Amino acid sequence: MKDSLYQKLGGKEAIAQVVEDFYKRVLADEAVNSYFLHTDMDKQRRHQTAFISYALGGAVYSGKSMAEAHKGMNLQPQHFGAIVTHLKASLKHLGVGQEDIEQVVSTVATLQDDILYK
Ligand code: HEM
Repeated sequence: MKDSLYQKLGGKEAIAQVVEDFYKRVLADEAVNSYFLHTDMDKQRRHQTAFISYALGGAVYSGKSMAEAHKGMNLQPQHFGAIVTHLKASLKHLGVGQEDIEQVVSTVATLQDDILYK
């Protein structure tokens, strides 16, 4: 079986770096940062770690379903798009190759229906 990108990029250490970078981008973006205004930091970190680990195919996620986690937010395609853009930028910034980035994006795209309009 093909190694996950998670392993390829260096596991936990790499995740921590991507999370840090992604977090800064999301909170600096007025298109999405208001969603996180009332989010506590632990939750914030969990969100990002789960998000990145999932995106990199490294972790089995056993928390709330995506529909449940985003219930009541009525997220729109532009919010999802913004998040994906930041994820791509963080991966690129940390030296991940274009092909691998595309793989991550297609993985994340499969979650869209579970997350939008809830
Ligand atoms: C593939 C895309 C996404 C994944 C995998 C994902 C993952 C998650 C997870 C695992 C949680 C639950 C955290 C917890 O309760 O412990 C969560 C909550 C949340 N997500 Fe996402 N998310 C995605 C997209 C988005 C988008 C597009 C937005 C908004 C721009 C967003 C905003 C939030 C917010 C505000 C919470 C709740 C935080 C709180 O309870 O205060 N997420 N997400």
